[in-house]
Amino acid sequence: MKRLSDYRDIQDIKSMKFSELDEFAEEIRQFLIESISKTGGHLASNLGVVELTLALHKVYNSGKDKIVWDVGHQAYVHKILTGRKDEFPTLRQYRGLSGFPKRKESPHDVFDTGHSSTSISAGLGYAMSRDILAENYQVISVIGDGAMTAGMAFEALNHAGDKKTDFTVVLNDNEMSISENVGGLSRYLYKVRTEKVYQKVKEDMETIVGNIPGIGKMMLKTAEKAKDSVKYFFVPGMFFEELGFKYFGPIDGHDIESLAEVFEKAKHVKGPKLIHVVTKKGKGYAPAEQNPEKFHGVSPFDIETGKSLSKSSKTYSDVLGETILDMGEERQNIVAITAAMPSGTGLDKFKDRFPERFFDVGIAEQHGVTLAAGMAANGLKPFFAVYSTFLQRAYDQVIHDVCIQNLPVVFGIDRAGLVGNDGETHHGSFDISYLSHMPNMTIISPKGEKEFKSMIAFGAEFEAPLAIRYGKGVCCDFVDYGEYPEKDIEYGVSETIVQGEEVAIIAVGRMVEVGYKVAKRLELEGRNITLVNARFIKPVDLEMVENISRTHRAIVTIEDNSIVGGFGSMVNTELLKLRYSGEVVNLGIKDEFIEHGDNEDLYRELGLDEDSVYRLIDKSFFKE
Ligand SMILES: Cc1ncc(C[n+]2csc(CCOP(=O)(O)OP(=O)(O)O)c2C)c(N)n1
Ligand SMILES: CC(=O)[C@@H](O)[C@H](O)COP(=O)(O)O
Ligand SMILES: [Mg+2]
Repeated sequence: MKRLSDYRDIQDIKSMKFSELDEFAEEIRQFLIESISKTGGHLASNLGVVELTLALHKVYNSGKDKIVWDVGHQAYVHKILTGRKDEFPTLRQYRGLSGFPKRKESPHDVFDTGHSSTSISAGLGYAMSRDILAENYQVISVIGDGAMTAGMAFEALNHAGDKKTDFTVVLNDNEMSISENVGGLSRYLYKVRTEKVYQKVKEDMETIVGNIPGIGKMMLKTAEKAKDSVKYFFVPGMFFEELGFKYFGPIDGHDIESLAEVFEKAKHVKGPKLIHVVTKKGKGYAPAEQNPEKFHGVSPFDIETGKSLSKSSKTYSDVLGETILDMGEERQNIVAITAAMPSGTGLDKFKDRFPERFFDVGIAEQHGVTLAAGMAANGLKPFFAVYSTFLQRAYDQVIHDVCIQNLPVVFGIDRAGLVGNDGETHHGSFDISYLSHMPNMTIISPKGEKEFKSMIAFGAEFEAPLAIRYGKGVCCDFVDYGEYPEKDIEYGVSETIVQGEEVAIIAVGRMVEVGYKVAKRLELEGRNITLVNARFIKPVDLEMVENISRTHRAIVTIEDNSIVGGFGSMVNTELLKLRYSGEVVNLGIKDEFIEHGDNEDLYRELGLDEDSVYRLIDKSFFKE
């Protein structure tokens, strides 16, 4: 038996016996638990796919064959097996190993991911191009039951089933998305898994009917017909077969030998194949098996107890959840929508209190937006809480279904700005850019808890599309203004926090805190500075911009959005119209994809931390 410490490469897996692989799986599991308990990361999904990943590498030749992971949060075992085990102490850290597949990290990572439900399209792309180029290899897309709820996965299944290209989809069914999986497909998969029960019901029906004295025989004929129709509906995988796939399963996803046998068999069947594998999320670590949602993505934790080692503080998502819950009590027309992120967005409390007014649509951001639009058109007040990065999926629906009809949907744009360890696929760097050019859309952003609550209340009354953007993590309790008490939210009006007359900082959302600290530091040095909290990103407060342009010799905008098409460029447009002749600096996320790491490091690298902003303003505008 090979120890994980002696493991060299995937050839070792090919030479191991199945009994050895079973023991090897346990070693990998221990390694995952120990390593992720220190770095944090996506634990439960990876514990669930240890045997599946070993079986894939036993049968297929990664390097030549293409294994395409969906979302990619479950590719840690694949990374361990393909030469990256020693880098796990750096997982998801700045300049360290990514938490998702990256082509630039290894030739075994054939497609970059992070967002869900792309694997069937990408895999089919590989398979069809292989055929065109007359190449010869297997393509295997591994997709979870949660990821399978997205429209994109269905679009790809529909196409693949029609093309008849040689291609394998492995459906990893653990009955979980991040939370419990939802929807008709999820119910269908449940039926398929429990198919034996239905078989038994059919047999029982036959016996019971046959034994009814007098009419038993007559009814048996009718029952035969009924039995056939029952059989038709419950043939496992019929849905996939009808789409054009050869269905295999359901297979115990923790039995390496059975998995390998089916993969081997499937290799010799031509055309599209779907292998339905049943696994347990969190397998082998009791706290994760008991609470797979909590262990989907974790910060460092104590292995013994499963308890997180991080201090828990109130987040922006918590504030959204609490505030909507309170408003839901008073207003019957408020409904809350999430696309598979009930706990991440803080809507889980609303779900428990008002299940009839809460909708988890699955990983279906596009549908979520248009569902909200339909509800708004009929008089309800939908709050769709969605991560900035995932709303990118529904760009057209926001324009076509919400903005053109000027419908009063409130978007809670969570995880706006950098999100840290998930990296480039997940940073919320673009929402101001992609929402601000939509006519009828208003965009606001709070600097802290009190203002956030006022903005949510403002949203409940607002009669047009509204996006409230806020960041990941601890909600700033920005209360200490001294002589500048916080005013109520008024449409299109900013908030001046520090009034000066030489250099003005206009900051957006959580960057107001940075601006405030910088302004206070400069004030202490006798510098004359103004700090404005934009509050309204769109529309820009024109009166404020005009006043500042008349009285200040320099203007600095700060935002945690891409510098391209962001708040700064909207201010610039106004300053151009005003023929402003002072100096203007726009600070924001540079026009690049930002890698993973701690947010503190990333913001420092981008020059968006307090020290960098202070140095820049001091050096550019005050040092003679
Ligand atoms: C477009 C998009 N929306 C939401 C997410 C957040 N997300 C990441 S993993 C996940 C659940 C995936 O469930 P499944 O595919 O079954 O994998 P499992 O975690 O069960 O292994 C969700 C909702 C995402 N990555 N991409
Ligand atoms: C893989 C994925 O998309 C999610 O699991 C994401 O990592 C969650 O992010 P938060 O931890 O910010 O909720
Ligand atoms: Mg799942």
